[in-house]
Amino acid sequence: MTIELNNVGFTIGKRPLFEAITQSVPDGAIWALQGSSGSGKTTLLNIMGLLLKPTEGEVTIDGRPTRSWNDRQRRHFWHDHAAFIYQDYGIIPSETVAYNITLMSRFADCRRIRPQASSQLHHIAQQVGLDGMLNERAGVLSGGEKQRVGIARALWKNASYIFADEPTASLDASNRDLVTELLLQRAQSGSTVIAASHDADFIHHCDGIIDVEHYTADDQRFAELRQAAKQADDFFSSPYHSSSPQ
Ligand SMILES: Nc1ncnc2c1ncn2[C@@H]1O[C@H](COP(=O)(O)OP(=O)(O)OP(=O)(O)O)[C@@H](O)[C@H]1O
Repeated sequence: MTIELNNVGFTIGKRPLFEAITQSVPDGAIWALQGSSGSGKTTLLNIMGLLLKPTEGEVTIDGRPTRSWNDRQRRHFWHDHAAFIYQDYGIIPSETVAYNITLMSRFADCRRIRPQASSQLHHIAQQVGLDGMLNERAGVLSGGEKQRVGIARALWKNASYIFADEPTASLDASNRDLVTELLLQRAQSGSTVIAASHDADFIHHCDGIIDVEHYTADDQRFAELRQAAKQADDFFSSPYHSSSPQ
């Protein structure tokens, strides 16, 4: 399933955040939304996941324009086709890890999971290194463990689209590699993965990038970014930096 952005822009009050983004993310691809903090990655991710309507332009899902979709159509998309990985993990602290992982599933009662689903749950928990923690209360986990609960929940759902906000942000190097690999595998098996990220290693593995700063609509912001880029250039071309160590 392809997701397309046609001239998408977003304005907050009178402040344009970004404008005129036209991109197509093909089936089974993994794409990164990159840009500095505050550039609009999460906003664009939410627009692509139909959680937020763009103020300009159109998001097309599998050839179908979504601007005029009603709540029922959007709910159908979220329920049947999408999984979300949230920057703040989106867990219920008072519930177990198992409950949190299976929360968004089709099972009406997540506390009584069918046997085949139970083995799938153990498999996914094992993949993210949480197998021994399924009965722990999610609220007591570390930040990185909570993040892996969020990843496991998205994997459990087996969705056509995975929308991930900074999926590797709270992880150490080995877990970053693990989560990157799991998301790559999901893309290889046909899911379209879109992730807002600052993680250069993760971005390096992606099939495509939308650099949100490239579409920033604010002149003041352009000036700040140009100034930062010039300072970085000056630093790296300075005689001290380019001279060999004595
Ligand atoms: N509903 C809103 N009302 C007002 N301002 C908003 C709203 N949503 C986003 N913003 C502002 O838009 C800007 C972009 O926010 P966003 O969270 O998309 O950035 P980001 O690139 O994901 O940042 P980070 O990397 O720090 O998570 C921020 O300045 C934020 O305060």
